[in-house]
Amino acid sequence: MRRSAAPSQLQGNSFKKPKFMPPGRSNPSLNEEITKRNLDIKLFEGAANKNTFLESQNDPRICSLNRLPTEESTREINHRANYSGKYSFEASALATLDPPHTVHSAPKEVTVSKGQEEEPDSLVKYFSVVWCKASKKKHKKWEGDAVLIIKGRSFTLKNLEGKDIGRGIGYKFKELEKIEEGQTLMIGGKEIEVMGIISPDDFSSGRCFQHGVGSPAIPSSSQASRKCFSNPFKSVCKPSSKENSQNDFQNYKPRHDPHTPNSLVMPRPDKNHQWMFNKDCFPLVDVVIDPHLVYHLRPHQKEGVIFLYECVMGMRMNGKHGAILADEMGLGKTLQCISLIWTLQCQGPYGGKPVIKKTLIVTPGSLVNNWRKEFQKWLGSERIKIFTVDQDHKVEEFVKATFYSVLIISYEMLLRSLDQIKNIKFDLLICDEGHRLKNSAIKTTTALISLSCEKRIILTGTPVQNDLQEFFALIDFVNPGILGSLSSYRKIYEEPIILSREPSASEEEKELGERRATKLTCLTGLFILRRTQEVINKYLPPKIENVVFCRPTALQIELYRKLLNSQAVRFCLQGLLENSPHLVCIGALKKLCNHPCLLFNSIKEKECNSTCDDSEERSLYKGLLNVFPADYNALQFTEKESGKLQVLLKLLAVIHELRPTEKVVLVSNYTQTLNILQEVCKRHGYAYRRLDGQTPISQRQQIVDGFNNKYSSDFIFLLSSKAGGVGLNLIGGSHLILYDIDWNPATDIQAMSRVWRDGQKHPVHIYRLLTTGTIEEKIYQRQISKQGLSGAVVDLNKTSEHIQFSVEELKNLFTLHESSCCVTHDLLDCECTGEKDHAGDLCEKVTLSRHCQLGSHHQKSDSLKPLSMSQLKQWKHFPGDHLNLTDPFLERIRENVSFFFQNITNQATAK
Ligand SMILES: Nc1ncnc2c1ncn2[C@@H]1O[C@H](COP(=O)(O)OP(=O)(O)OP(=O)(O)O)[C@@H](O)[C@H]1O
Ligand SMILES: [Mg+2]
Repeated sequence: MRRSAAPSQLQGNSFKKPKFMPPGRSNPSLNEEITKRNLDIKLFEGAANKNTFLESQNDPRICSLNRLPTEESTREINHRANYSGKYSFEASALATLDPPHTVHSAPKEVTVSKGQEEEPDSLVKYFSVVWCKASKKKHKKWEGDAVLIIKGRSFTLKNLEGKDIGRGIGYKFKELEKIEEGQTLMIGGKEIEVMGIISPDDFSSGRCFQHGVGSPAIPSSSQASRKCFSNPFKSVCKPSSKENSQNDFQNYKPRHDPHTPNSLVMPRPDKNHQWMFNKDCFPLVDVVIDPHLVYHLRPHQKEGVIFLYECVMGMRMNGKHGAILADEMGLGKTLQCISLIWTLQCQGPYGGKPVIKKTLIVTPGSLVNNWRKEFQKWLGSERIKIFTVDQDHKVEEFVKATFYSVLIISYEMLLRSLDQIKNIKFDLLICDEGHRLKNSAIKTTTALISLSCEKRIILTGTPVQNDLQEFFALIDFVNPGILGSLSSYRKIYEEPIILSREPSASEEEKELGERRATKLTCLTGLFILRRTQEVINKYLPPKIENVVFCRPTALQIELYRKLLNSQAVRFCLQGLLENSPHLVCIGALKKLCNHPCLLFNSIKEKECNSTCDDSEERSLYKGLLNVFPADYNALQFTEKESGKLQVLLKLLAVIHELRPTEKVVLVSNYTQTLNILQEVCKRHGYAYRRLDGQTPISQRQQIVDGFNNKYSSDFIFLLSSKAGGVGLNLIGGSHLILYDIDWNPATDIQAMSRVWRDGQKHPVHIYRLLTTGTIEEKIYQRQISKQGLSGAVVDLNKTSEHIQFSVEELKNLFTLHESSCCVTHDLLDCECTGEKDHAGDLCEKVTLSRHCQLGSHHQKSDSLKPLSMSQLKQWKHFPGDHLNLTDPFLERIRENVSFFFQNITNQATAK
């Protein structure tokens, strides 16, 4: 918030001095103090150099709660907090130094140097200042806080949003060098008063720009100090007689016994929190998670529940109640939230009073019923009353029947019922798959922002730091204002960080970007939690992943050659890319790889509905029909026409034979391909269920449940990954076949995570089918090469239409490699000849850097991130005709396969 006069004085700026005086006014009687203060500053600088608290405060490596104030400084904080209602972390650190009051001399014009000065350009100093336009008026009105940067003989003035508001060069070095705290001076047409010195560290970390943001709270009390806290304010705030009677300690027992060996007790709020939130002086009561839930919670989930509790209670950052739980897919974010809701709904630290009454859960439509099921799974149907909104159950019902405490609604329905929702007081808001809120301009985000609930949780399985703008939107949603305005965030964090990543960045820019990134991570790290799949690996069965390179059939090869020789492809390669004809060409090649009948259908369709603007497409298909047999009927397609379909059928047959009780999830990105696969199921008598974009939301959970039910006779689950893959649990299946490949690795990863997750009982087999030498291999290579990863890694909405291709890339895409048994292997630079079984060092996998704009050192390894070329090289790999194929499933399909890659996770227990 901007104030008209001396903003820093009012906003808890850590560099402020205690007393404000208007510009130009001096107080000669305090002259002695000037000298004393200067001395003090020197002493303080000396002390800071000697590894004092200040130094550790500024150490970028220390960014955890561990570096929060010591007992002593905590006392200081509490003292301040008692007066101001809030405190600044940095301010408290400096407060102990308590510099004496300042004296202001008349403003002095700093002059521009005329002659050549010989002083070094290395002088760099930073000051916090207030400024106003230069004028002769007696009573000045300061216009704002700013940061003054003196560098050699030049200066820059930046406002607290990081924007330059003044610059000047060629000043007298001696005058700039002398600038010190308390001084008022005229510089570049502005009058400024120097309010404090900013250390280089505070500048480079960006801390000097923060104003009015939440500050980390004091660490929660340890187990050791879990003795009942006798309220220090009891005598100060006298409760009413009614409250007095309530204050009978006997009545304030924890809901569950905190002393049983496996109890999970929430950290107690610190004194500051109590001061803020326990105004009625209730005694402290331990908040204990229901033992029924604790029994099921995995260790990482227990940590997660504590994390969420601390965040929403405002115990991690004063005044901020939001959290982002970004655990990788399948780590049980739902259960962690359910545990939190159930706890807060029944308990609270102050007199045991429940913290929340009503919770709103917003989730993709396909997961509304999954949430209901999870509530039922973990809490039964008696403990908590859940209301799910659908066509037949409207929000009004929830309002009327007061016993419901949780409302689950899809994002789409939320928009439709926003007016009613706004009238309900929700105490906790959970946004599942909340990555969609990364754009603050879209309707869903603005609708959710408009809800007044301050305890907000985003759940997402995808990393949130890949794009700094999206990162801001998510952070600002859960903890509004924590990073300041968007424009200041851009100046202070985004621009320096992005600039530092440019190859042309100077050392100085690199260092600044690095420090700002560290600061940003520290600041936001308090309320973002991400754990990777590894934490539950030990609870999961083995996962056997295979990349299967299927030989194309003669028909496919002939059609492929024709397509590549078409006029449309030639135009693309000449760079004539208007109207994006390359997309049509790519589409045709992909269809052909799935099955020639799909291409046949497209050609026929074009013949029937030809318009004048699709000349490219017609030129692409020219002469193709002649390649098909004269009596070809797409409805009577056979597996003999498609290499992948041959492999698929053999694979289904061998699974059915060797594992009659196990089920298969069969994934494609295309409805037409799913139609073919469905037809195959029918022909072979395989019982199946299907979920794609057309499946009504109300039926989805039923379909999933039916498949997961161990008594169901289903063998196959046909899934359109893009349409409904996100968040689904398909643990009824233990074999997953990716029939085609998407440009975006995230789509495939999403699909694969549906089966290898908590609750899975069988070893999981994953098969990725690719047609050898074709565009499918190229897409795969793009997925695992750097180019494919950049930017698009986690965005399910990104398709080939968003990808720019150079003519060179198109040449590569439009090449058929007929003689190679695996182009991908050829590119790996692998020392094996591809003729023998080659198993690299399987134990030690190379870690791939995630493309996170916050930089590589801020990342933890993500196990569900796309594979890299170098990782693939470590996989076991062998040609289809390899002699010793021990895997019975691969053995059965080898005839149609030119090459395999295989990797086993959790091998110890693999069967
Ligand atoms: N402690 C547990 N014990 C057994 N099963 C669990 C446990 N926690 C979660 N599960 C099960 O694991 C599956 C995955 O959980 P959940 O759907 O919450 O994952 P998620 O983190 O939301 O993943 P996604 O990002 O894919 O949505 C569910 O079937 C859930 O019931
Ligand atoms: Mg989920």
